[in-house]
Amino acid sequence: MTSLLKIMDVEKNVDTLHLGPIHLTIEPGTITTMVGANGAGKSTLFKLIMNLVKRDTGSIQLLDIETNGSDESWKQHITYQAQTVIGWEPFTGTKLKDFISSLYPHWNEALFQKIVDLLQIPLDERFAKLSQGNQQKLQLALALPRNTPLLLLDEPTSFLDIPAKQKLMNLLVEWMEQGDRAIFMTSHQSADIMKLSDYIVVLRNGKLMNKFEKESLIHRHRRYWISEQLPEEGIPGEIGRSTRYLVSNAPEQTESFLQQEQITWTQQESLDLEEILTQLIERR
Ligand SMILES: Nc1ncnc2c1ncn2[C@@H]1O[C@H](COP(=O)(O)OP(=O)(O)OP(=O)(O)O)[C@@H](O)[C@H]1O
Repeated sequence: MTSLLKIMDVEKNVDTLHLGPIHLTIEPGTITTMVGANGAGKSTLFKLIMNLVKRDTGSIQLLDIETNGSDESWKQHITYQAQTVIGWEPFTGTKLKDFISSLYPHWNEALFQKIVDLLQIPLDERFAKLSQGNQQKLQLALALPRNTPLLLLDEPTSFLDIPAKQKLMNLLVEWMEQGDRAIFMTSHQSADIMKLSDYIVVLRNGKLMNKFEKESLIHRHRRYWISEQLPEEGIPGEIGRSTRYLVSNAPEQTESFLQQEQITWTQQESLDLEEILTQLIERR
């Protein structure tokens, strides 16, 4: 399968942060969420993809076209929703829609109207006058109908109310069903990540960790409740413990060790995604 996006050996120094080297591909039909601590470099990576920030080294290709070359046709194939937009303040939603829709040949007017109705977005107010949540709703209403193969969303739900979040989840799932397309997003909201993501990538101190398949990530993180004393040295798979439990990211190895040492567990359970992400983001 041809990748929509290929990021290869990309590095960038921003102030004290050294981002990279980053290797990542995004395939059609997938939703990938990038998680990481504040300041880890997630928004910077999106700006590098869009060539809004110049990379120091490496290659970024959208549909095999370098995003820093003279051929700018790749811009037709990607929609980027930044955390904050600049320049929209004086315009109403209607004016912004007229302008943006004229730039995208596959603009879906019916989808725009559907999102406006569903999220009750006021179109005749100037952008600057809208609440942060309504600004974010309008950004989404102006993003999805562009119908580009790749959608880059930087924290798309951070200001949305609870019903709007739910409606957006459904809209994104419907959007994905319409063809060979992909979403690459960042989020700090575990519920969104849980509902939407096929893959999770973790950015830690500028380094991109493995690309994890969400279901297998959940499957392989388990907590064992143990009433006996645990040996002091590390147990295979151990990534955390308290006096009453042990947390593992390799359950088969952990269980075989515990059985071998004749240590019994009273109960075991999956970790929820928020605990798993905390482990991944903070692991030293
Ligand atoms: N406009 C800027 N001027 C100077 N430094 C910047 C700027 N934007 C980002 N940086 C630097 O890049 C680092 C990464 O910032 P970035 O916004 O990419 O992080 P992030 O992972 O998206 O964080 P958050 O989760 O808080 O949105 C920051 O810690 C800062 O040092």
